[in-house]
Amino acid sequence: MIVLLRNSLVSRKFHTLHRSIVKMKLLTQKEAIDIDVKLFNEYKFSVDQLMELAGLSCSHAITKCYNANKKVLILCGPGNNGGDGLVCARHLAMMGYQPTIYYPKQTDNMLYKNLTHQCQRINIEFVQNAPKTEDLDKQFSVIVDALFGFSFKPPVRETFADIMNSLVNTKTPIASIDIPSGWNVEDGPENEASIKPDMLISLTAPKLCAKFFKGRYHFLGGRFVPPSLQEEYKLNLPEYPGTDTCVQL
Ligand SMILES: NC(=O)C1=CN([C@@H]2O[C@H](COP(=O)(O)OP(=O)(O)OC[C@H]3O[C@@H](n4cnc5c(N)ncnc54)[C@H](O)[C@@H]3O)[C@@H](O)[C@H]2O)[C@H](O)CC1
Ligand SMILES: [K+]
Repeated sequence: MIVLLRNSLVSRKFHTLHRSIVKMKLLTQKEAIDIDVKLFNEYKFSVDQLMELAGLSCSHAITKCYNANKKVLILCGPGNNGGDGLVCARHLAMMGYQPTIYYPKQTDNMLYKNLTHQCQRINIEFVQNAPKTEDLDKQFSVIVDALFGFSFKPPVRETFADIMNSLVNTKTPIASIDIPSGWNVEDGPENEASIKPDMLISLTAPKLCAKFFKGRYHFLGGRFVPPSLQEEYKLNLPEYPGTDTCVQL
């Protein structure tokens, strides 16, 4: 028993030390896109596979930090970041949370249609209009920001102006998937009217904008980067504990 306790303390100390000495690489937008392309073209992953793992890891990170009132709003954008949001919503529902989805710009792509259908079939509510700041404050305990990821190019287009405005002003904690939406992927917040997420879940590896993140929780998720690719880009990722899909940074 004493040996076990000592081992676990040593291992915890090692993890803390290990995390602090590991200098993780922060990716440029081009590097993030290049790694993504290599995962698909060289390593032959399909987008469905990686999105499922990415979205699952985000749902796990969220459950580690927000477990009181379980009403969660998931904001989904038009690209793969939005797809991660749909996957995350489904897993949160399966884990007993009550997600609501706002997904204003849906595409005809079969992957997204199926992800949307899966959410609808487990009775996740979809709202049609951008919730106002007061709605966000009153109705939800967490907002998952899956609007834009590493392919975002500012400024935000018209379709998303209202929801971005509500997000900037809300007091409800925001958990951003991969990139805080509206931020420049490398230079961070554009100005004072940028969102200030409470949580950031970086996928694959943090991007340069993570330097500007001041919220309480920073996690790494997307435990799918093959060792040779980590080595090629000198990612220096921290160790994921045990079988976890995410690790707190
Ligand atoms: N390798 C990985 O780590 C994986 C990450 N995943 C997630 O995928 C996103 C990147 O996805 P991508 O489709 O390339 O781009 P985005 O979702 O960032 O957005 C593209 C989408 O947004 C539109 N858009 C761009 N700029 C604007 C703007 N200013 N206003 C409005 N709309 C804009 C653009 O037209 C596209 O429609 C990554 O961050 C991860 O979250 C994968 O899920 C798995 C592999
Ligand atoms: K995002």
